[in-house]
Amino acid sequence: MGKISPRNTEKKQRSIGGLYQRHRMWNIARLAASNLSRSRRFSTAIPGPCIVHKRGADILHDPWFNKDTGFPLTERDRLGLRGLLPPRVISFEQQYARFMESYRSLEKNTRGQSDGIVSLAKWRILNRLHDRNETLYYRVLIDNIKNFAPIIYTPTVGLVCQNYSGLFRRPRGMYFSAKDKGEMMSMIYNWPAHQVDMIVLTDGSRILGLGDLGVQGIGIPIGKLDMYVAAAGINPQRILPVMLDVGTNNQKLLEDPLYLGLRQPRLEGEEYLSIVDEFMEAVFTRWPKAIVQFEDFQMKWAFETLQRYRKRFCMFNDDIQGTAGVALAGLLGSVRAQGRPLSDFAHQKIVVVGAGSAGLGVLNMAAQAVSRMSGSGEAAVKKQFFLLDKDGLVTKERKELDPSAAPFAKDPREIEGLREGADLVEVVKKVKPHVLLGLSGVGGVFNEEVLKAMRESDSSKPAIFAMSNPTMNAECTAADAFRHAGENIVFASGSPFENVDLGNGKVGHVNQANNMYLFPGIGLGTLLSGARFITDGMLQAAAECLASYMTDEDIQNGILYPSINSIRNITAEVGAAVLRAAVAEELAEGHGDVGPKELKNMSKEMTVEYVRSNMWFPVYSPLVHEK
Ligand SMILES: NC(=O)C1=CN([C@@H]2O[C@H](COP(=O)(O)OP(=O)(O)OC[C@H]3O[C@@H](n4cnc5c(N)ncnc54)[C@H](O)[C@@H]3O)[C@@H](O)[C@H]2O)C=CC1
Ligand SMILES: CC(=O)C(=O)O
Ligand SMILES: [Mg+2]
Repeated sequence: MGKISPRNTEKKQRSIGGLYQRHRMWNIARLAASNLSRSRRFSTAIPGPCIVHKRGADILHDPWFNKDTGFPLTERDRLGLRGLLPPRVISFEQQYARFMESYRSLEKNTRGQSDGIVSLAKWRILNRLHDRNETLYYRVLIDNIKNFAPIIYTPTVGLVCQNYSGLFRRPRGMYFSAKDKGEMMSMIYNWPAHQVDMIVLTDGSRILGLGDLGVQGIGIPIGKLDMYVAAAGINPQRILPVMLDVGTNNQKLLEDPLYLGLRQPRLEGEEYLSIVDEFMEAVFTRWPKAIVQFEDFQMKWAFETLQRYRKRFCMFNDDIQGTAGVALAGLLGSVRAQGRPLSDFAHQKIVVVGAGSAGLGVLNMAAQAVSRMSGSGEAAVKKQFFLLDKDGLVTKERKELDPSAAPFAKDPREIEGLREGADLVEVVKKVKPHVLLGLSGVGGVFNEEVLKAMRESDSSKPAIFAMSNPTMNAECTAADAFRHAGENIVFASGSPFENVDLGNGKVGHVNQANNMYLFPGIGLGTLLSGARFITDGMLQAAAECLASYMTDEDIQNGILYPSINSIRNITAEVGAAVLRAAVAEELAEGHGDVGPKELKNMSKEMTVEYVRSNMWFPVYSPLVHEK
């Protein structure tokens, strides 16, 4: 871990107003088509200049521009920095090595301490770098993504949110509260960047499986956007994490004197919606081409806001739509793992535990896929799906059946031997499902008895997906899954687990079924397409792209998803698939100087290269001061 990637003086520079040198990027895409080798294309490029409107100490205190001791002497003169730094100039590579050395020392010094303490210490050292020097921060993140994703993303981000008010040192992103009603249209102009491409928004009401964390949920948009920079190369000057603080129903937080959010119960009904409406209007007034990702909203608002905005604004709900695509890709992979043709998906019995935004999102997308494959109407294909929530099996006899779950509620006449509210063990024993998929947020709900019952599955390779986050909330651990359900399962979890040593020279492969494999590509592909909406077709293209990414050999070894180390590659492919779907649906209006006609004329390979060439990569650019 920790060797700086050989990726040279890259192609993309940062500056205030946008600065993706679009003509150049487009040329790069064309060069790609003419088979110029990757190394030749990039190795001789000199970073272009970056315009900065500040001077002196203001630059040192701005993490977008700060290079710490890395400012060359000529730049120190130009920018009024001479004397504000120790005289020796330290190269980017040396700074990188120094940071990694401190990180390794921290690992050594915290050995033996509890996981929580170690993870928070790691988060703090990364966060301090993030606050000081974003170029170096994103470079270490990109180069060490496998090690650092569990710190800046799930599971540690959950712990960070739980402790946010205590950990708070500096603000990051924007905070809109119920007290800002009527002010948002002007507040949005307080954000210092001229252009914003990607916004991740939460109201903190369902943070991972940790429940209502109020304003402390801001850690989630920050972590998601870090993944956008790392995986999709969205320029960090063009991202915006947002907290919509409409109060909290978490009594512990309301009573905590250090709690930093509004100390009032959550707004409900029209009052709530009027706040979200005002925010959306404000964002799209200032940045009409931005994309808003809704994240970790409690179910009722997740579905309601998706319906309300998806045809008005460029937005999507990651928990409903991103998760569904990732799960579907994994489910199709598990069909291939059994050596069956994909069309067999129409006959797989799937038990989904958790009837929330994520579980229902997965079922809806799976039903669409089966319907496409079998040519039957969606209603006819739902027979193979079994849905459970906290009260057990969901049937049409359920009192106060949620309308979003209703299409998947079983008719008691169709499920002989099972009853309304049947518990999970009963259901698994009776149904013998091919797939057991958890999105319940409840740790350990796939207990020994449930996992042992999966040994009787009708599948030759039963799939167990414990997708809830963070780690403590996973429906089971990887080790328990292989121990109790047998060695021939395929296993995936939402948060990372180590592969399992099966004790006979074999290894049980652990997949990470997390929406991180899709949302960066959905965002980047949509951005470059210039589409005003994100359609089901674009999301389906993203899922299909992920599903077809793995080779048969990988799949036979139980590997359903790519390694996180190749997240930029998979994101380029997914982004291209989304962009091409937007073109096919005639929604693509183009981005920058690349118009709809040029997008339409790109081959699949050119589109992938075009997407890749639009990924920002962290290098120090010469700073040029402009008043
Ligand atoms: N791996 C991934 O990419 C993703 C994972 N998730 C995880 O999924 C979980 C759920 O998220 P949402 O659906 O948005 O939450 P939600 O709160 O909308 O739904 C939770 C559902 O689980 C059910 N449930 C609660 N206790 C249960 C029990 N003992 N047995 C069966 N069902 C039970 C509830 O009745 C509810 O239907 C969270 O832990 C979240 O972190 C969510 C999105 C993406
Ligand atoms: C991964 C994710 O989006 C969640 O757990 O909510
Ligand atoms: Mg989420």
